[in-house]
Amino acid sequence: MSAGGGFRSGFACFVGRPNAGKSTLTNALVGEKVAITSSRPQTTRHSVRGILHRADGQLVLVDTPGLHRPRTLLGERLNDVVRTTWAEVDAVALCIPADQPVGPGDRFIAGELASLGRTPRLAVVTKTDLVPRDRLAEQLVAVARLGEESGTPWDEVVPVSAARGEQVDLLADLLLARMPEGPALYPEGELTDEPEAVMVAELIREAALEGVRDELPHSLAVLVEEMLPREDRPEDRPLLDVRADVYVERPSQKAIVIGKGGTRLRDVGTRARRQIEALLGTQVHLDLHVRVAKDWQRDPKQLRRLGF
Ligand SMILES: Nc1nc2c(ncn2[C@@H]2O[C@H](COP(=O)(O)OP(=O)(O)OP(=O)(O)O)[C@@H](O)[C@H]2O)c(=O)[nH]1
Repeated sequence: MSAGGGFRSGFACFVGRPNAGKSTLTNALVGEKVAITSSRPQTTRHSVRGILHRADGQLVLVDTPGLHRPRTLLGERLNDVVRTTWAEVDAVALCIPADQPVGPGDRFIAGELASLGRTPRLAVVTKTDLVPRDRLAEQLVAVARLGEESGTPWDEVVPVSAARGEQVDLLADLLLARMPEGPALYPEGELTDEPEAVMVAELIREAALEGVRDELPHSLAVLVEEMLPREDRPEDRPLLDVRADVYVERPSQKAIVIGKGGTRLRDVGTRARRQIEALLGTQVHLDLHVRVAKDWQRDPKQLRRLGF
């Protein structure tokens, strides 16, 4: 795909409303679960990167949190992270689900993207498996129009289904073609440069949010305090001790996370442990504590401690 046949490498990021399918698409491109997916919005708080290695180039994918109207210090920080990421990448792709009308959220992001200058901008219509062909055609027209209305037409409009793996390779080709010529940025085999502790914390957070129907997402954070191999274990059966704190804002939320008689927290621990074991390929002993960090969303010191 690269003009002149040279190796290309660079950074691309997916943006879009919560639940647009960014994490799933990152996984489909990279071929392994590195970003955290969930049917609940705004689970991707950290810039989780997946790296696509090919014979003709290397694409480093940055998965950003959703951009939204800031109401708290946390919201502002998240938006700053998004903008900083945009300024540093070689291409940005706005993801819009095929089964949702183009809305004010998409217009807001498209408008912000129009101010990026020369950074290539693509639009990806995701989840194409969810709609019939005629609706998909209408959505492609609406998305193209969104680009024109924002002042800068898209460089490409690409329909994909990450769930079915349809058009995922084409998207990789189109992104890679826009990367600058240059050597690989990361050694082969490296899928993500997120510290393991952050990924482990995300898995615990995902498990803790599962099935909680109220407004917990923005009030819940996880901090991994310790990850240590257990001593005195046979070499072929290592065990990793993981100690983590689940932070909530209020005692009432603590009660929700723990559940009656602690049953819910036990389930969360079991689910998270299985995921961590799958991620790290080792047996894990998970020690979870729920703590109330009052108004942590507004306290810069707490935010830093939690990785923001
Ligand atoms: N049918 C179908 N569902 C998809 C596809 N891609 C993503 N989904 C589903 O859409 C939901 C949201 O996907 P995510 O990848 O977590 O979305 P996201 O944009 O990363 O969401 P945030 O982390 O909240 O920003 C999940 O339930 C996915 O399983 C797809 O190609 N087809």
